[in-house]
Amino acid sequence: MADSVPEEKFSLKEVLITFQSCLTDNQEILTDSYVNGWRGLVRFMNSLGSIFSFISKDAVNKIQIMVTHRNGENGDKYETLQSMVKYELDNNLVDLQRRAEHPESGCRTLLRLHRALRWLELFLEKLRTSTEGSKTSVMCTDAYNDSLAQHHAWIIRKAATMAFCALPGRAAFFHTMNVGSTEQVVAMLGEAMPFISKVYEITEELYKQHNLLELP
Ligand SMILES: CCCCCCCC/C=C\CCCCCCCC(=O)N[C@@H](COP(=O)(O)O)[C@H](O)/C=C/CCCCCCCCCCCCC
Repeated sequence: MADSVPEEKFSLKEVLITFQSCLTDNQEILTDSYVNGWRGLVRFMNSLGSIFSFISKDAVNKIQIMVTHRNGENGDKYETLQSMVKYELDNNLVDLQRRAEHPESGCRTLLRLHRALRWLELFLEKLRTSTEGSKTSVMCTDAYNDSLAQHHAWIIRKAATMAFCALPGRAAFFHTMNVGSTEQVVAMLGEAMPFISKVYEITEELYKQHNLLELP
């Protein structure tokens, strides 16, 4: 019998813990780790079905923009989110009033992912504190309405909330996360959440300081 290589199991724990490795000792956020965190989340979302592919495509597109900046000739300026903001602002590489010359700046692209991170934070907290009868679709919709929805056009909101209805129930969702029992999922979420919240808070503060929270 031929030796078979065991297929690597996808674990959401590893993905969520990636956000831990984003933070440097002086509280800067490493772009590569941040982007890798999103890559893993998109992989997880893809496993939930093709109804999420329009969301996945947008996320992949934004991840790719960040990777292109990082791999470009000024890639070192994109090592952390802080150095990226400084570099792009110092060199007038950000469209501040309307999308014009720099429609794919790192700053505006990151802002979209940053807003989505708030959705993730709210959704994970709802999952963590949920009970057996809680519906993932309701938790996801509530988290969306309290975060990303206010930045989306009506048609996107409609499509997103319709897609959320296709989410598996709580038990099946926890199973897909591949973390273990419900207790282990809850413990893992409790462990990962502070890092996600920290990354969100630091980015929010960075954007607030530079008046970048409404970039077109
Ligand atoms: C333990 C649970 C883990 C949950 C894991 C969830 C995995 C989620 C993975 C990825 C989330 C997708 C992030 C989407 C980024 C959206 C960025 C955005 O706002 N883009 C809009 C604006 O962009 P510009 O036009 O200004 O360039 C764009 O219009 C959006 C288009 C697509 C629709 C976005 C809907 C976002 C819903 C986010 C919830 C995902 C739900 C996944 C279900 C688990």
